[in-house]
Amino acid sequence: GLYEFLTVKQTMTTTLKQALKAHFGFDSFRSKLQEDIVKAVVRGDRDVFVCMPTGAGKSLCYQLPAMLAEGITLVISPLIALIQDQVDRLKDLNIPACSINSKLPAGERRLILADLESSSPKLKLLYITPEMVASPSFQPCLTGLCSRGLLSYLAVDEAHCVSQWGHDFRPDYLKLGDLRARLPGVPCLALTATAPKNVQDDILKSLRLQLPLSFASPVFRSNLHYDVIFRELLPNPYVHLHAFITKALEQGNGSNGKGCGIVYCRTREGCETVAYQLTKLGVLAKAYHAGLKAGDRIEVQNDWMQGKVLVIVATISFGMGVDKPNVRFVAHWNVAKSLASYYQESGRAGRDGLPSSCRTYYSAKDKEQISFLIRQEVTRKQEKRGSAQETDKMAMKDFEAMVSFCEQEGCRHATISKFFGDKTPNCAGACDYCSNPKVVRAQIARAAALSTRTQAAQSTEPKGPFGFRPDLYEGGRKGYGFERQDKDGDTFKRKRVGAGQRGSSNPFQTAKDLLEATRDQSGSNQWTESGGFSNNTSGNSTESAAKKETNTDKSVAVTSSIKARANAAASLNSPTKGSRALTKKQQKLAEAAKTSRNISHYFGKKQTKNESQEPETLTELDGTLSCSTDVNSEDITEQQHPPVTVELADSSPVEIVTHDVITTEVTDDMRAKRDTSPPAKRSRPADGTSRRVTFNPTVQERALHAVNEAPKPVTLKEAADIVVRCLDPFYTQGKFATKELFKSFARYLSHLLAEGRNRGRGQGKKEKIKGNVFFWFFF
Ligand SMILES: Nc1ncnc2c1ncn2[C@@H]1O[C@H](COP(=O)(O)OP(=O)(O)OP(=O)(O)O)[C@@H](O)[C@H]1O
Repeated sequence: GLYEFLTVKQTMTTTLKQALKAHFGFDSFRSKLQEDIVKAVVRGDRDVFVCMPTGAGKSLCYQLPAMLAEGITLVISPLIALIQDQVDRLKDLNIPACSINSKLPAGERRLILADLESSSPKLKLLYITPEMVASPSFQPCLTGLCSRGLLSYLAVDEAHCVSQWGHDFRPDYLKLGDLRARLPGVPCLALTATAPKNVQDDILKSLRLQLPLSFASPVFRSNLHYDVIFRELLPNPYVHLHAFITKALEQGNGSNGKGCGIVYCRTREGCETVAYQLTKLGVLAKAYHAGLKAGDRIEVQNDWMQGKVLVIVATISFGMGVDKPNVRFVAHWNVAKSLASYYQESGRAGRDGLPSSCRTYYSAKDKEQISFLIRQEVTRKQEKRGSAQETDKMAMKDFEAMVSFCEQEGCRHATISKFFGDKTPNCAGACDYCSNPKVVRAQIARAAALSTRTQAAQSTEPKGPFGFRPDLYEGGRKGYGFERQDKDGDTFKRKRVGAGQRGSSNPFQTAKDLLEATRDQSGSNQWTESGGFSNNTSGNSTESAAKKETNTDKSVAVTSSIKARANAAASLNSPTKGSRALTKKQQKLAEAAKTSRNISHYFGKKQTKNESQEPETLTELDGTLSCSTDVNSEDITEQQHPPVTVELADSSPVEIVTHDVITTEVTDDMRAKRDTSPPAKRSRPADGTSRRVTFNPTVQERALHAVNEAPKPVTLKEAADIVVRCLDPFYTQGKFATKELFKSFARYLSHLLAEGRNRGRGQGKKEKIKGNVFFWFFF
């Protein structure tokens, strides 16, 4: 019996190795684990769960068994782009694989279906999205295959998408549990690279795996060197990035030809700027993002794949399914939205097992923005479903894990391993902390010092060690026009959602929060001559607000009027308050609020009538570019750009100067950042009817300089925050809702700044004159 058993085992091993060579050209399995998994799948008596690091060779675990089985292996994968890569690779190997998806021409679809309906189909692997597999049109085919016993395996790739605890949850993955239950005799295989323990449990449960055999190997990849650089401490971040790239590319010389790399940025503008800067510094880099035409995107990707361009500067829409062995570095110019995504994105480096570098350029500003977006997204989800869920906290927790990865003094590999529930690995100098802890410590200390200085200059409110004020955008507003997934058969459409759009009940939470003190106000609101909001119909609260303004010092008056304005914003958008008494103008304002967007859209980014106002899209979902999570939306801009031009509806030329750099300290870095962007494309309407408002950071810096010497300055950072909180609803699509509104806004802003100017009186004639010129622009 033992002899027979050993013989069968030996025969199986030999058969597998022969098949491995014959079909895939590999002499051996990549690891013992890979071999064991393949054997378990081939046996077919149990379902199999695989959790292996990025690049470990998971695909082969179902592809090889698929080749040895009689029927067809159905592979569920989340993205058409990912599917396309896999199918192309298999076709290159002469393996009969294909995909049915919404993009498929009708003729090809018919041919595939005909093959699937034949008595002995030629096809071995059929790739399909979760949406398509659930679609009614696919059911007859599925039932047919099943009843004829032609389904050999069901493989679920990127299985973490099934878990709401995971970083890439896809609701349609949840339906796969039903699918699995409908195919009781078909062995199921679930694969992922990024699943901490709770996500693993969720996968097994949600996919209803039957007595699954679990194969999980540690996430640690010893060939990847991780480090974190605080971008705000760098005199010239682009020069720093360039030096990193040059060194990282040298690392790969001689192996697998020339190495290459990826720089991830959160925004389109970020991609363009970084690519431009790197090219200027001597490394040919190309931007890749959803703002490019499809053809250009393909060209950039091909150039990079073929080694014609060594550096691709991309949003995270790039990379899924890209299996390039010699990626020598992955740099994150903006911090990733979660540690799990970071592991996956950075894991695109060193797939050939050779030393490679993974670096994050960390910044307090990014941290603040992403945190804000996560909260906003959570609020949106909660409002949509009408209740909070335990999993809502996950996104923030995952991001916090990413933040502590960056901010902590400790081994980076250990942090990743801990996050995924693994034991502490033997890093052996494969991260900045383990190779030189002093440098990491010193960097943290410098960041803390910079943050303290900035805090002292900006605000009296307590902040985190890196200048993050978690309360600032707490609760978040929605309505910034982010894109959402929108299922339509098996495709996802770009869809805008905005404040006050149908189904949106409470668009301006933050403004409301601000107004707790004056919550009892009701009725319509409008701007008063003194620059504040007043309430027309219920005078009491307005009166008391006005009294407050006159009875207290000016800074209190400013706060009070901010609150009043915020209240107005809230009540304008409240479905219950004030809606009956809306004047025409207010209706217009409320309408404007419905599509209002992030302040940075008009303060940090040029907008013209000709330019698409669609926010960046991030992930290719079933072939249609869409955004899987708002957090990475390119809606928030880099703010590294020259003065921004927005269009107003009026014709007289007006120039407004304001600050686009949120700091009171003019650092070397800031100086270096000027003139860093690629030449801005400007477009003007041909009829010349619009006027321009230019936000000029240089003038602002000078104006602020005088202000900041005062004991309690009103900085433009504060002014910007106020605008974020209160005025956003009244500004949409590059325009103020009404001319009056613009004037009031200008008056109010000048009032705020005059506050600071008065305090800075006696600073010197020159500064004062500049200040006066600045204020003159407003009127
Ligand atoms: N036995 C093997 N010998 C040599 N190379 C292999 C072997 N098995 C797989 N590979 C190669 O390893 C690379 C990574 O494989 P694969 O794309 O399946 O990784 P993965 O684990 O799915 O990674 P990710 O989670 O990042 O998608 C591929 O180029 C693949 O051809």
